[in-house]
Amino acid sequence: MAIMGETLHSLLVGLVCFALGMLLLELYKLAWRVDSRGYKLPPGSTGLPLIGETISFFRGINSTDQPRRYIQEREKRYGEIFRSNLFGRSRIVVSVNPEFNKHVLQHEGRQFQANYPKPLRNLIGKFGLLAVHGDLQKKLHGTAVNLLRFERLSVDFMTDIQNLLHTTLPKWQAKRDIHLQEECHQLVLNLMAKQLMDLSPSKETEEICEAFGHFSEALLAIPLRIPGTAYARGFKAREFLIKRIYEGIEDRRKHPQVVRNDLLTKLLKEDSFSEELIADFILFLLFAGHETSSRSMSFAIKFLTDCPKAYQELKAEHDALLQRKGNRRNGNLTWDDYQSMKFTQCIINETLRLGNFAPGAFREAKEDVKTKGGFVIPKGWTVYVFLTGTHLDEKYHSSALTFNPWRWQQLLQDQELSKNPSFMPFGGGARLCPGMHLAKLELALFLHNFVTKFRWEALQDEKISYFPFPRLIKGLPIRLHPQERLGD
Ligand code: HEM
Repeated sequence: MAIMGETLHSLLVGLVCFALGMLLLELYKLAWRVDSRGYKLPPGSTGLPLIGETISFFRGINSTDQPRRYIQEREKRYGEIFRSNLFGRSRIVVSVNPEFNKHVLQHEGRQFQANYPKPLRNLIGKFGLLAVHGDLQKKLHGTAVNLLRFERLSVDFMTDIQNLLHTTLPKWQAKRDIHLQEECHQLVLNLMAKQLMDLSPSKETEEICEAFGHFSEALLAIPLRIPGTAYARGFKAREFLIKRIYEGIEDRRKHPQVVRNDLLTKLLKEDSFSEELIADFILFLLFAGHETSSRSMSFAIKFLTDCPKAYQELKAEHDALLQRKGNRRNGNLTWDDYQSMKFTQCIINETLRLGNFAPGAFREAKEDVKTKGGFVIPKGWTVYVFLTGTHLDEKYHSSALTFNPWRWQQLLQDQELSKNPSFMPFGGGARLCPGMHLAKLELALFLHNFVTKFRWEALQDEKISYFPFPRLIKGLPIRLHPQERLGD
């Protein structure tokens, strides 16, 4: 009898626990579905408690054949703007709707403001541009735009990029077999280090490049600052990089007579900027202008490897340019030469569409925002403007996973591109990337030098992964052969 009583008791306790669990789950779902203020929230699903749909999201973009799977499944059920539970945020709305994305980005500082995950903000520092708002953001954004203005691009950057390419590419040729992704990483870092801190390629810039590898890896690592974790390594890298910048500041203060044409020197003349702000600002520019551009270079070569027709047309454009320049292969191109590269612009756009290193933007609603269908995104909720989700969408780009640079020809001719919200690789509004013209210039000059100096063969099969950011899984191992000289 006693045993039966105990069994009955355990059964009852089990049933009560089960009922309580179900009740809590229902309450959680209810609280999630209807905001406490009774708003009609955009439709969506919670996924699992706490981790929500993060795993499905990453599993989706990790699929090389169907990187849009996660979006497609939800879009079918809920539409292009849907609620989710991602990246540890249970109050998040994902948007792949081009018009709404444009609206969100254009209302920065009013209806919305940038709100990147805390681990990222900790790494870029409190004055990293994506972490600041209001007047300070406007001022720093203006400083970045000024640094990268047309007069500097068409003279200083144009010369520096080409000088760097003329000294770096022969080194690649001497090695013959290279991992292009890694080499481009160092190439772009050398350029940014020169422009920002007047550093020439050296052991020091190699160390800085290596530290950036750890820094970038930490951005998506589990934010545990325990020795040995990727996140802790990222912080060590940050400390190392900030120290290098402070040394640069000290050097300039001690030797004011040395003439330098770099951004660090210019920033030190601004009385209103503290050294802490300058250091974070320089670090952010190095970060923002580095991995983004270098990835697009190796992606462009990957796409050209797989599309011989595009390669032939690109090469013809650059051979013709070279011929017009009297076949001087290490001669410098001018701004007009750059602007004449029409097909190159198509290659650049298509590369940015398929392999953009900046997949999306995080924003927080500063007020309740109404969307189509009478839904409301309440104040304080996050909106993830998923740019890659739109760039790979069949509705806006036919055969979206196919590299087809010709799709841009008409749009570029009609100058319709800037009006097209389904293609915004550089974001928009008050945070529109100040480096966009530099990135395109770097890529064009790189392509000119690469296709006129080399033929190449892929050494292994290569695939793109969109997880955690777009990358070439094996780093694009290739063998270089010198290109026959024109007329040889
Ligand atoms: C292919 C190359 C690049 C891509 C795809 C890219 C993309 C982007 C995007 C999408 C944003 C907007 C982020 C947001 O709204 O939250 C952004 C912001 C920014 N980018 Fe770029 N970028 C590239 C290259 C560069 C370069 C070369 C630089 C400078 C050296 C640069 C500097 C910045 C800065 C400073 C911001 C922050 C602007 C602000 O918050 O006010 N980027 N970039």
